[in-house]
Amino acid sequence: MIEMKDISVRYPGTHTDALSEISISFQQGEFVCILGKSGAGKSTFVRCFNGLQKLTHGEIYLKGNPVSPSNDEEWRTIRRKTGMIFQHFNLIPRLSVLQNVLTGMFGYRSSFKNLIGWFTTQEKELAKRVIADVGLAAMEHRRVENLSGGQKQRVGIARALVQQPEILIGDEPVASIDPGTAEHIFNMLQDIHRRLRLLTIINVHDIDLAKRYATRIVALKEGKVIFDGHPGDFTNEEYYATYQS
Ligand SMILES: Nc1ncnc2c1ncn2[C@@H]1O[C@H](COP(=O)(O)OP(=O)(O)OP(=O)(O)O)[C@@H](O)[C@H]1O
Repeated sequence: MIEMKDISVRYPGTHTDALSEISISFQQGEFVCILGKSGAGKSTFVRCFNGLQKLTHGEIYLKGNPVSPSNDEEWRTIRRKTGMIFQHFNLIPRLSVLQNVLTGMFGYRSSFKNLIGWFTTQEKELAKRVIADVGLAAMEHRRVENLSGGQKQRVGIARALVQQPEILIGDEPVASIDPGTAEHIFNMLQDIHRRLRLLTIINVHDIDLAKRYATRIVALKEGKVIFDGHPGDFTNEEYYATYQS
């Protein structure tokens, strides 16, 4: 579904690659957890999927077609089909759950409609449906600033789902959440993944969660892939190779 060929990223003003010559592909229906210690390149990597991160070198193919790095229109279309959830939720605190979820539709609409905040009945119905899917139907009109961390992340997931994505990306979505709630969020992501067969790619620090929920683990170290395989094959040896200096 998505293939990366020899991709590298080097941030301006730095002397080493944040991602170095990675070639890898992902198929629809996979639930992939990306592991690696701090600075390994996990965030940089997942941001390459929707063009939030530009490549210094290499190519990305989507469904067999090359995506031109400079074609902003093409990347906008890809971003519309790529839902993203974030560690710090990236919600608008003073707006309600429903309003925040509706912002997920901005990629599809004219900037004029976005500016006046006008949504069709169908758009609102879809937003309400995904809010119900993440178990927040009773809180639709509550301001997001009054929700717990776990509830905020469920709003983040609903906002991604309202885009009707083909790929769901999580950049450390449970790093700011307590372990019990993190488990709950992963359960929810697994349900969504099974129901919608989305390609799901999640950065996570918790190896136990990765091993229990992922269908595939990719471990990064210093911008390179050092493990790519079944969670059952991510042994203690792989663990030390990934996390020791
Ligand atoms: N905007 C930036 N400018 C310069 N260097 C950057 C920038 N963003 C990231 N880096 C560097 O790129 C490398 C990879 O960073 P990245 O954030 O992708 O790692 P990570 O594995 O997600 O880390 P963490 O788990 O701490 O979030 C690190 O060396 C980091 O310092």
